[in-house]
Amino acid sequence: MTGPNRRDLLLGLGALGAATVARGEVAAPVAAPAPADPPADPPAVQDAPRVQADQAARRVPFHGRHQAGIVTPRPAAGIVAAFDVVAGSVDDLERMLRLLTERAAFLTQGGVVPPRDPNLPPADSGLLGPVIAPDNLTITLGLGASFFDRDGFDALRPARLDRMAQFPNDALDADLCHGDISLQFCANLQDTNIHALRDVVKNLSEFLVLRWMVEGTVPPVPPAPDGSTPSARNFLGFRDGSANPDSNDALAMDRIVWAGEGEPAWAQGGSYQAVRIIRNFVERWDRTPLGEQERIMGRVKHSGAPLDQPQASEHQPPDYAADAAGLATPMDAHIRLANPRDIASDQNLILRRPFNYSRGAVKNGQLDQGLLFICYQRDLHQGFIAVQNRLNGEPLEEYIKPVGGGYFFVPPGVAGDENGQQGGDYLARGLIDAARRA
Ligand SMILES: C=CC1=C(C)c2cc3[nH]c(cc4nc(cc5[nH]c(cc1n2)c(C)c5CCC(=O)O)C(CCC(=O)O)=C4C)c(C)c3C=C
Ligand SMILES: [Fe+2]
Repeated sequence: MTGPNRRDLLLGLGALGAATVARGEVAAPVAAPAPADPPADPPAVQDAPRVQADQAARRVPFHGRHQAGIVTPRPAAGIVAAFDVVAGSVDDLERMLRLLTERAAFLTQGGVVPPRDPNLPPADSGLLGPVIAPDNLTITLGLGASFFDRDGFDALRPARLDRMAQFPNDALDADLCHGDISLQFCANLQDTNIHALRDVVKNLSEFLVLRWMVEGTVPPVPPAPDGSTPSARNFLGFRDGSANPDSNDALAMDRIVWAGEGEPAWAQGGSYQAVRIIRNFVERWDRTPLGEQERIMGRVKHSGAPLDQPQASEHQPPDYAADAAGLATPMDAHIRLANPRDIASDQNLILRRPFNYSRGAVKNGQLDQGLLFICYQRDLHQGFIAVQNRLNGEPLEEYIKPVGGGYFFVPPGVAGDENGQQGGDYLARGLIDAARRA
């Protein structure tokens, strides 16, 4: 391991951060700087709100077998943007994917914005200043079913990828659905995501037309007294994530998240992404009695505990065998329908990675808030579609309305290290190579 490179020094990562990245881990924060002397002047209106420097310097490795942004920890802010691709030929698609890889590698790892002739537009929007801090940014590419409608790609379509169809409770807005590609941006700060989105929109304008985008956040929570981190709350006020599979369990992720058998060779190590924009009728929910809310969800609101063990932690699994009549957890409670925890439903596990969204108000004076639901699975039909089919007709539907989203296939990751792509690898290269051979 050589010493920290120029970028690390500029970002304040130093030797500790650089070594952590080299091990392929999420970068540890640099040692906390010595407490600064109190500012000469007290904070004032014109001062920027302070962020912790170590948070901004954290980076998620871009390269690896799988794309980042799926099993890597979920930071506080996310955006899903869907685009239509105007590139036609395989050569154009390759140029697009190479450029996207280059931009994503730079933006997620951070660095100095190159200077430009002032007579030209600047190289960067400038939103983050002259040095781009990684800020835990991940950019995850997904390919929609329509991407494979182009000549030469149909035979290479992921085996379980379909265009999202309407479920009974959906009121899908065509302007918020589908797309040739999806880009999921996740970072500590939403400004980091917006900066990255602006960079992609500008640098790939020759290839991509924005179709829709939704911004979301997750409220950060302090650690529990035992040092564990509780699940974040959604906009219905419940802890969301308690029963998610453990994303640090590589064997579980191989079984639940990563595509393998039955898929074309280029798709091995990828994952299916289901995105749903689900509006919450929060005014109605806030007028619903607490007990009813808890029976609808199947969990204690303040703690997240399962209803059959209300004093337990949110991570305690409910015991449905001991509650076969649904006296503690109603048979139509959200969590019981989503995962009845029997042998069959063990095939339908998914990894959820949602964000809360707030998009102002709608014309009748109600708040436009909800869940930017995102989940990953190795098989779209066994995963999201099977779970959603079980949820159809659930009591929660009185309070929610899915209005958009889409299904995408996330190709495997890009080989390389912090010095760049290995052998010129780029996102979805396996697919492009296969299309040329076909
Ligand atoms: C089709 C998949 C799912 C959709 C769509 C969905 C929407 C949705 N969920 C909540 C709130 C909660 N969901 C919880 C658990 C949970 N939800 C799903 C699936 C979908 N949810 C699953 C598979 C599970 C886990 C069930 C289990 O294994 O026990 C919970 C409980 C806490 C938790 O485990 O996360 C809450 C709360 C909302 C508000 C919503 C749509 C707006
Ligand atoms: Fe749920």
